[in-house]
Amino acid sequence: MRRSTPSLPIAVTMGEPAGIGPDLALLAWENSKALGLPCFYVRADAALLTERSAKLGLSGKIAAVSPKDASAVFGKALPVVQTGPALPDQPGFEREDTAASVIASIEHCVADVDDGLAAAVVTSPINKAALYKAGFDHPGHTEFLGELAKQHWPETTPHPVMMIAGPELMVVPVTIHIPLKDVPATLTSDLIVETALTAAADLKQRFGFANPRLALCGLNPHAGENGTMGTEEDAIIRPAIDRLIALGIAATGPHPADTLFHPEARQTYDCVLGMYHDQVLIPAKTIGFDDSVNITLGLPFVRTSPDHGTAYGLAGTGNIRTDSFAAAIRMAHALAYPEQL
Ligand SMILES: NC(=O)C1=CN([C@@H]2O[C@H](COP(=O)(O)OP(=O)(O)OC[C@H]3O[C@@H](n4cnc5c(N)ncnc54)[C@H](O)[C@@H]3O)[C@@H](O)[C@H]2O)C=CC1
Ligand SMILES: NCC(=O)COP(=O)(O)O
Repeated sequence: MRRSTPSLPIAVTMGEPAGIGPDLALLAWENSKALGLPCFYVRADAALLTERSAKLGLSGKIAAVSPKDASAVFGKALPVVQTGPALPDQPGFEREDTAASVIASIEHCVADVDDGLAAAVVTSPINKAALYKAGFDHPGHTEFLGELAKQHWPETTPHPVMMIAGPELMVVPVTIHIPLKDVPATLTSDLIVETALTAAADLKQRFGFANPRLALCGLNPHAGENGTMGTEEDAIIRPAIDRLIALGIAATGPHPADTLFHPEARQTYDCVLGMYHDQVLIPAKTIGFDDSVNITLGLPFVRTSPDHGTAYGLAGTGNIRTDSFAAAIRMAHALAYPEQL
């Protein structure tokens, strides 16, 4: 008889403590059975979570544990692995002095995966501007996790790529958190090819697409209108697509982005590569804000996150949706344990 090894828990990061991260963890644990969630633990401050739980009127227990004890307590209490000092619970109030704990939580969760204590990392939303002010020199989790991956798995060559995946649409931005004015100078054929190859490889290996169809957006209106509205399509994007096709990738484009997201167009591809953040995150969040998941492709470990941010105004109110966070936890487990599907 084949014995199945018990699953490791999912490590959830603290995220911005004044945002809805604590609420998400508490509410998701409270409803874990209905949401179909596997075991997870949060690396955060247990006292803050206890205070937030009271604000939300929840009666569930919180247990301070080590990662290896999380599975044993998950049925009775939300497992919290104390990370960083005690923090006052001030929902909605941005603070810079919590940045070190926010960063430490991400670092420790990745280390937990490397140490065989956790199956995957789910990140709670961070306030990027607050972390930058405190000296964080990565645009976001995506790039930071790429750096951590190099440290923990030096034999690998991580190329972190952001994908927002929902039931109806999957998108990848080629450039991510940079000012719009810097996009044309940042876009290169090499960057597009590298991003598309990473996306195609993970869509095959992790998501089961035999030969994923990638639709690449143009940068300019009407994909440049034959060079009359911009030249990046002919100079940069089309040569990248030609290289991808020569490598056997089912790549098409450059497509005018404005007509790429209506229902009929969505049947013609598996994933859209956009040239800048909002080009593809606006359609992805408009179509699937509640159930889309942010996944970092190109890493030697699994990382997912909800598709939304800190939602400061809703922290401590209980008036939030946990769908995307729950989907992130379920997807992290499914990607870490594909054989259990
Ligand atoms: N993965 C991450 O760490 C992400 C972090 N952020 C950060 O979040 C901060 C706020 O960014 P915003 O652009 O305002 O985006 P946001 O996603 O926090 O909020 C946008 C709107 O959606 C609502 N909302 C967000 N999550 C919700 C939920 N679970 N249930 C109900 N309503 C929800 C908010 O109340 C707001 O009206 C920024 O500092 C940004 O850097 C933003 C996106 C992802
Ligand atoms: N707009 C998406 C976002 O901000 C998430 O970025 P990351 O922190 O996952 O790199």
